[in-house]
Amino acid sequence: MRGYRFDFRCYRRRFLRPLVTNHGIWHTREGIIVCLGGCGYGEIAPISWFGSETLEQALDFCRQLPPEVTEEMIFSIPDSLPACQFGFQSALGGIGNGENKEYTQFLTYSGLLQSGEGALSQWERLWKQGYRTFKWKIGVDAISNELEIFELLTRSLPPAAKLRLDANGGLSYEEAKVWLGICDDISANIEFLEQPLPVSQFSAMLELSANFQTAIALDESVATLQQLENCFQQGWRGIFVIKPGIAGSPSRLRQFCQKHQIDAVFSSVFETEIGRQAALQLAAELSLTNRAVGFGINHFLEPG
Ligand SMILES: O=C(O)CCC(=O)C1=CC=C[C@@H](O)[C@@H]1C(=O)O
Ligand SMILES: [Mg+2]
Repeated sequence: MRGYRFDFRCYRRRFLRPLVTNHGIWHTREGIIVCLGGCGYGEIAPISWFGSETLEQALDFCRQLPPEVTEEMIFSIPDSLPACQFGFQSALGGIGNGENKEYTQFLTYSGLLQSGEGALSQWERLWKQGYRTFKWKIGVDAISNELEIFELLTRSLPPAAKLRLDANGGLSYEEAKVWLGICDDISANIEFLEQPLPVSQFSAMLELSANFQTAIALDESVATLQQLENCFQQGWRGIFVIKPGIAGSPSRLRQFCQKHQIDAVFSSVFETEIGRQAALQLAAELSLTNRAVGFGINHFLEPG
């Protein structure tokens, strides 16, 4: 079995503006760049609060590897290390496939708006840059405040704009019904409400998806391949947000998406260009709809 010389290095990139979500405030993105055979690059960018391994666990895994790794070792990385599975398989895929698949030209991108009222002054700059889909974080402030801002935002967005709401599991069942009811009633194009409830409330989200017009997208609930398969088996046929960087093995992700023809929205883990290219390649290959991918150029991260 052929072995590849293996090197790795850590990186840290500060968010220009800390990312505020229901999970908390995220100041710095840390990750690992792996290199195989001196030419195949991949990225390990965990999000442990989404269910992937921690950065420390990924580093421990890298440190215990020998100087040469084989394909057999890469394809036997355990499911408890999904970001490592993605990083090493991407690096393997990067060896020898010199062709730069022209795939991203067919993708459209969603621009991430900061939570709170900052979104009101931010969306127009992104619109001028060509974004037509925007994602706004909710479940951060009191619902009354966020509904007020939502009213102003949906009245100022052009009719051609699509708006996604992402609660990161931060709403109560009652609040989720309020948001979905308002989204159903307004004329603005609300593409979906992402992860309204915590991962533990799958049945309630399944019920909400049957009772409202506005689509619901699962994100944290389907963060890893195991969770993705589990929610599909339990009957989810709504939208699946897929973060390739933490989902796990790209080859198994490809098999799942091709087998089940799911409605997928591909999303960033705020990775560097190395992880981004590998993730966008999967997005272009596996997207069945023309939903914008959540890989808008990061206004959050220092150039990396
Ligand atoms: O999906 C997007 O539009 C951009 C990426 C994004 O929103 C996220 C990336 C990583 C962690 C989360 O804070 C957040 C999300 O919940 O989707
Ligand atoms: Mg999300």
